[in-house]
Amino acid sequence: NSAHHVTGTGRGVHGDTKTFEVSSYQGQYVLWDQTRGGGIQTYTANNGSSIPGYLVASRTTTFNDPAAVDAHYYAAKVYDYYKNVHNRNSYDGRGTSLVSTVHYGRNYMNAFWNGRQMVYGDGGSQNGYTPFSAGLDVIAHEMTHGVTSSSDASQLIYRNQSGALNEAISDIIASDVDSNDWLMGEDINYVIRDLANPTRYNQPDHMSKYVNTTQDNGGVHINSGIINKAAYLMADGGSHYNVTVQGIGRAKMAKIFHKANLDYLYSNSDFSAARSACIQAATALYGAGSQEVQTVTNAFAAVGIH
Ligand SMILES: Cc1cc(C(=O)NCC(F)(F)F)no1
Ligand SMILES: [Zn+2]
Repeated sequence: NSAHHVTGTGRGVHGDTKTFEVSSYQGQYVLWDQTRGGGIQTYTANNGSSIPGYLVASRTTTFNDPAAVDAHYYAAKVYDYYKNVHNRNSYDGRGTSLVSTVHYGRNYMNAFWNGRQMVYGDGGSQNGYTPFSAGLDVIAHEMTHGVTSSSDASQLIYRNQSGALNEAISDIIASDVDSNDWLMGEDINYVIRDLANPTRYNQPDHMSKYVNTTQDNGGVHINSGIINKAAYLMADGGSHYNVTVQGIGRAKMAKIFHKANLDYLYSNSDFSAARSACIQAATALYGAGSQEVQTVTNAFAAVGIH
């Protein structure tokens, strides 16, 4: 009812004024958007580590916590992306409420999906103390972990090749949501990956450079570069290791990866299974023998996956 559709406002981390949906609650206003699915709720951990923490509240409809403003605003944007582009209601497709917690820990230089919700640190000296919720690509990356983990088709065990695939899918969908570059982290002063040029941030861009390591769950944030490069080539095209790919655009590339994630990948899928899944998804979406199927095949070949 009308008491629920209250418009809140506040400045984000970069000083930009944003408006978003809030609710009146116990004589205050809270960051609870009741207009999207089962709701979007934004909490603060007050720099502790217990989550979700406290629902962010204000005595007026103006909110003075920039990290919370961005987390709440970008969660709505990513909700709308999944609903409008992929016809998916929240991360699980069943409208389960989207929960975020900001100000997690002290000088915490990361963000994560804990299996139920998104969590953001405030950043640290390496990124000018920029809270991680200031990046649309970060929110999209984390929510997509929720999509992957809730998909009965994939889950994608978080280690080795299935884990790198899990990571790549989060970066790939994030690049479609935050679609004016191929970088991860540019809005939090902390560019950590480049899907167009993975080697710029010490990631491999071909199977011949796959990194076998025990670090980072078998290099899930390292070897994701190989799949990220394939996705970039599918979208924008190009020649890579003497293989030429005809681009089909970012939107179609994202449709293929999302459908592969939901319908054709399984918990222990490796990179070769990702190639098959994307070919099957492209075939279902665009037809056998389509340019899209050819592009998918060539993009994986270009990064050494056959
Ligand atoms: C190394 C390493 C990279 C990440 C990472 O990707 N975090 C998610 C992001 F959205 F903040 F980027 N975590 O550890
Ligand atoms: Zn991740």
